[in-house]
Amino acid sequence: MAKSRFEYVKEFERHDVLLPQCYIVVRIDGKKFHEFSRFYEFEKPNDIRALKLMNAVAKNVVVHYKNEVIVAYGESDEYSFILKKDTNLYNRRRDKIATLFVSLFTSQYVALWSKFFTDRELDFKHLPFFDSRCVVYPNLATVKDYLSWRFVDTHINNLYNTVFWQLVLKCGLTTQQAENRLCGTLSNEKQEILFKECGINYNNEPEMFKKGTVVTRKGEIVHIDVIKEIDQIFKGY
Ligand SMILES: Nc1nc2c(ncn2[C@@H]2O[C@H](COP(=O)(O)OP(=O)(O)OP(=O)(O)O)[C@@H](O)[C@H]2O)c(=O)[nH]1
Ligand SMILES: [Mg+2]
Repeated sequence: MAKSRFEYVKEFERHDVLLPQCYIVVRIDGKKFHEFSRFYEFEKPNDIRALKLMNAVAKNVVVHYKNEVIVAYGESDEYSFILKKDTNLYNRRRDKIATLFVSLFTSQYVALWSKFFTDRELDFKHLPFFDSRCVVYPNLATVKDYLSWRFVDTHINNLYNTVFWQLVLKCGLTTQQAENRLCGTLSNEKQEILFKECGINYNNEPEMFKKGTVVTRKGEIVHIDVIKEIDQIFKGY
């Protein structure tokens, strides 16, 4: 095909290629899910339908990229997909990887919505959308620490949110009072408040809430202690 005189503008395009031989993490995160969850009246602090929807979507993404993905991990409105260090997916182009993962995730989220939210249709003025980034990690130790970081974050957030919302919804505290009550408390103190003041043993909370969700490269959805299993998760990589 003949080139037009405008063709030169293509020279302005730049393609960031992710470093070779590094693990690639694609992390997607729901945009303004604070508002989104309020609009669709998600249960606080954990909505099982919303979490299961995220997991089903992530599973489909993992299955689609099964030759590239080692494992995926998710909590709340985010999911991380960890890719093999020697993947040549889209010639390791950052923009291709980040945008294709997030657009597949978003379209799956919309497509599967009605399976999980059976009595609430998506409103076209309140559609879900996600951001996405690629981060490269130079060795296995760092990528294991990445996954451990997200796991610990799940625990910290979930413990706080569980006690906070129990104090508000069950004990009748205002959100400000609950915030003050928890200010400066350590993890075991929060568990004690939850037990003594709300009658709830944190250990009995659902595993999905406490541990987040791992999607294996075979597409299995499990809720495991990521820190204990970290070597097993990356065995062979
Ligand atoms: N009630 C409820 N809210 C949830 C649930 N999962 C996620 N959320 C909401 O989603 C938010 C996710 O946190 P962020 O990603 O930091 O907040 P965000 O509003 O999405 O902000 P940006 O990501 O910066 O756009 C939480 O703070 C909650 O408000 C859920 O299961 N139940
Ligand atoms: Mg978000």
